[in-house]
Amino acid sequence: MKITETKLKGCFILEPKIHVDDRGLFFESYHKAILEQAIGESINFVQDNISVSKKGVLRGLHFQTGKHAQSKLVQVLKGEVLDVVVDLREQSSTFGQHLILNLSSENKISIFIPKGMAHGFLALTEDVIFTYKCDSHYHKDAERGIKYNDPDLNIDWEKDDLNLIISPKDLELPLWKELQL
Ligand SMILES: Cc1cn([C@H]2C[C@H](O)[C@@H](COP(=O)(O)OP(=O)(O)O[C@H]3O[C@@H](C)C(=O)[C@@H](O)[C@H]3O)O2)c(=O)[nH]c1=O
Repeated sequence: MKITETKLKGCFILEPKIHVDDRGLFFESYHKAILEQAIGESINFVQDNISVSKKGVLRGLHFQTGKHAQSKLVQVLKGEVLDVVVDLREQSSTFGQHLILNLSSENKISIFIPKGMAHGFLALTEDVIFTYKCDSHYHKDAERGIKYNDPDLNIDWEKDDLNLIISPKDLELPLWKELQL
């Protein structure tokens, strides 16, 4: 597995080694020791989530605050998404910057997203199966978010030929400058 830090401090891309044979293929989708070695800290994932999304579904930008903050390891099992990570850590050298990556069942890339970053994705194909690990449980009261089209973040979702499907909750998320942690 190759693990490389992205332009966002503490956020890593994981590229697994794919073993192909006559039966199909095999790869390690998560390896605790290798991940911990790369990120330089221990991680204790406690919850695995799966979502299924129609083409055009946009989820995000989400994070949890305080003691419920979550590091996440995200990947796509079926289809393709545009994945977006925003660094909201004020002390970070990459504060306010965002990363956009295509994740798909083809490229099999995962992203490690540390605590303090917001995350979202746009489904580019039908019936996307998205899975992610979290190191802190879901806690409704700690849920926060920023509107996907925040003018200060200015994220290019490359959505021009898509009809976006967004939850009422996500449509009501505040702008970054209105955010209350
Ligand atoms: C996230 C989550 C949701 N739920 C419930 C709450 C709600 O009734 C239903 C759907 O929740 P949401 O609309 O928040 O699901 P969704 O919009 O898919 O939320 C997710 O978005 C991506 C981008 C992330 O990064 C995740 O951390 C998470 O915030 O599932 C849980 O039971 N456990 C969980 O961990």
